[in-house]
Amino acid sequence: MAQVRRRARGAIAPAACVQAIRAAATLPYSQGMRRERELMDTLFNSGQARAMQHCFFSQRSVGRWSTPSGMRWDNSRPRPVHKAAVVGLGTMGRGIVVSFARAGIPVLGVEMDAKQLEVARKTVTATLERDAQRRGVEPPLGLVRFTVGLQDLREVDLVIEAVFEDMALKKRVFRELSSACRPDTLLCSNTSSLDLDQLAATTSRPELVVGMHFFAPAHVMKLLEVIYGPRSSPTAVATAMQLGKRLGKVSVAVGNCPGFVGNRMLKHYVEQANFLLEEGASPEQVDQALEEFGFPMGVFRMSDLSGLDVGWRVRKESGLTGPGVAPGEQVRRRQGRRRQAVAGTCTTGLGGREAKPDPWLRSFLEEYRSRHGLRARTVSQQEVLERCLYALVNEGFRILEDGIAAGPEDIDVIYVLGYGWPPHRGGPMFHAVAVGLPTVLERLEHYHQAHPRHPTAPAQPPPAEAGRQGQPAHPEVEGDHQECPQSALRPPDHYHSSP
Ligand SMILES: CCCCCCCCCCCCC[C@H](O)CC(=O)SCCNC(=O)CCNC(=O)[C@H](O)C(C)(C)COP(=O)(O)OP(=O)(O)OC[C@H]1O[C@@H](n2cnc3c(N)ncnc32)[C@H](O)[C@@H]1OP(=O)(O)O
Ligand SMILES: NC(=O)c1ccc[n+]([C@@H]2O[C@H](COP(=O)([O-])OP(=O)(O)OC[C@H]3O[C@@H](n4cnc5c(N)ncnc54)[C@H](O)[C@@H]3O)[C@@H](O)[C@H]2O)c1
Repeated sequence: MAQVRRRARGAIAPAACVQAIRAAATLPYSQGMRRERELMDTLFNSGQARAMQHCFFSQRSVGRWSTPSGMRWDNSRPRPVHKAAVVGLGTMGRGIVVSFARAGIPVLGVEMDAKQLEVARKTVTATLERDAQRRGVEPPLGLVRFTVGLQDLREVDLVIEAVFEDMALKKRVFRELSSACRPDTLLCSNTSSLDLDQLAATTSRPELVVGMHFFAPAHVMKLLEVIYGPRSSPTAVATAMQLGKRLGKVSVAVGNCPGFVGNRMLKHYVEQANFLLEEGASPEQVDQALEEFGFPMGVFRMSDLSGLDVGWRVRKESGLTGPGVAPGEQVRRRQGRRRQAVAGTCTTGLGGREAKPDPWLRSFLEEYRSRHGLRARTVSQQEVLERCLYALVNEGFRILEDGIAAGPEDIDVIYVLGYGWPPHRGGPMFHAVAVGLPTVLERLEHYHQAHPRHPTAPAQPPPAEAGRQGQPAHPEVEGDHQECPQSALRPPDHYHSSP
């Protein structure tokens, strides 16, 4: 039971299953049945059941996508994708190649660095073999080809670019793709945060450029954010949405702004976690609070595995690095500790798959605090959760106000399937409603007073009818998400408020 509870991370159903089986095995038949019924009643009437139903229906509702400009799932026709290419075979590119091969789609993996290509070939092959063995099928190795350079791209219907997060590099790659590919080839980017419209502008077919944002590890995580720019055509959006489904993902269409939906919210979550380090918390304490809430890994373990350099590149491209910015920047500089491939490493001193406290980081933080005149104080688990999660939720409301996500369900699907938000808590927007919006508002205001860098709270009373664009809050689950507060703040600048 202890093992089940640990793995369930706060979900009550797995423990109830064990209790029911125990009752069946140890009690007379009728008593065992009665016990099972009682447990089922408890589960059916729990908030967790409502949260899971919300996840279920939300995942279905995001397939009926629409955009503020009128593109919709039922008026846009996807194109077939017979063959694809992935450019850049690092952490993400390899996982994307695996996803294509597993879905039975021939894929060409393209690198500029021959050594990286060899590492990618080995990793992709090993992953496909392991996966096929588990499923008792032949590994689809014949569907994957690898090459250095862009010379073989005329045969592909769609390309996904996954090179470093660097706008100048990505623009160059898109320019090259534009001449290397057929004029009708869709050009997609796996960028975490960059402006799709700028990439589209470097090509001969801006209408065929969309974001296809996969989540790490790309062959495991079920989410695909499909980002439409102001010039993306309905065909391009529909093709990316449908392709996501073929790859076994749930696709969510979102607008173009820095960080889109997921990372735009994540920025505030990461930022609070870093401020908590400055104020006296340790990375393992922050992670533990988030893991007890139900995340498979806390923010620092997740950043270690995704690659601290990726987070740093994202922040650098957004102008979020340099003096006066929380200690992530200096942490990154620690020699030999820049990404998961180096030592399985970093902020929490991950040794292999186990997270261990890192003595270097502890003394770094002490020195950092004393250099900046910061006195360490005790930070409670409640404060970690409220500051990290409500800052994230708050940005979710701004995103809704901006029309970047079609509705709160879209945000919840993104967080549950892309970032491991515990499904029994429904997603951030569902959770805020479950906690009570007045409570969330009060806590945001409290932390804003105490720590002026905490984002200002949403303040306006929510419109009762809020739901996805042009649809009521999903009708299958009564009472869900009838309420969404609007931010009193001016939303931060974003690329296009009405793409
Ligand atoms: C203005 C805008 C600015 C924006 C600023 C934002 C700043 C932050 C920027 C972040 C960087 C960009 C992020 C990116 O764009 C979006 C993301 O992808 S965020 C990452 C989301 N992913 C997760 O949160 C995954 C969390 N992990 C899990 O849910 C589980 O681990 C799992 C993947 C479901 C697997 O669980 P299990 O089956 O129990 O197995 P393990 O836990 O042992 O892991 C298996 C295997 O997967 C590897 N792995 C796990 N997580 C990651 C990860 N995040 N990245 C890479 N790899 C990961 C793990 O190492 C294991 O590998 P193996 O040992 O088998 O080789
Ligand atoms: N790591 C993550 O968690 C994550 C998640 C989602 C999205 N992303 C985004 O995906 C992209 C790639 O990230 P990553 O973590 O896989 O990076 P990475 O550093 O692991 O890999 C990038 C790869 O691109 C290759 N490359 C660079 N220039 C190239 C070129 N001109 N042609 C071909 N290959 C080239 C490099 O050799 C390297 O192998 C970035 O835009 C990143 O923001 C990353």
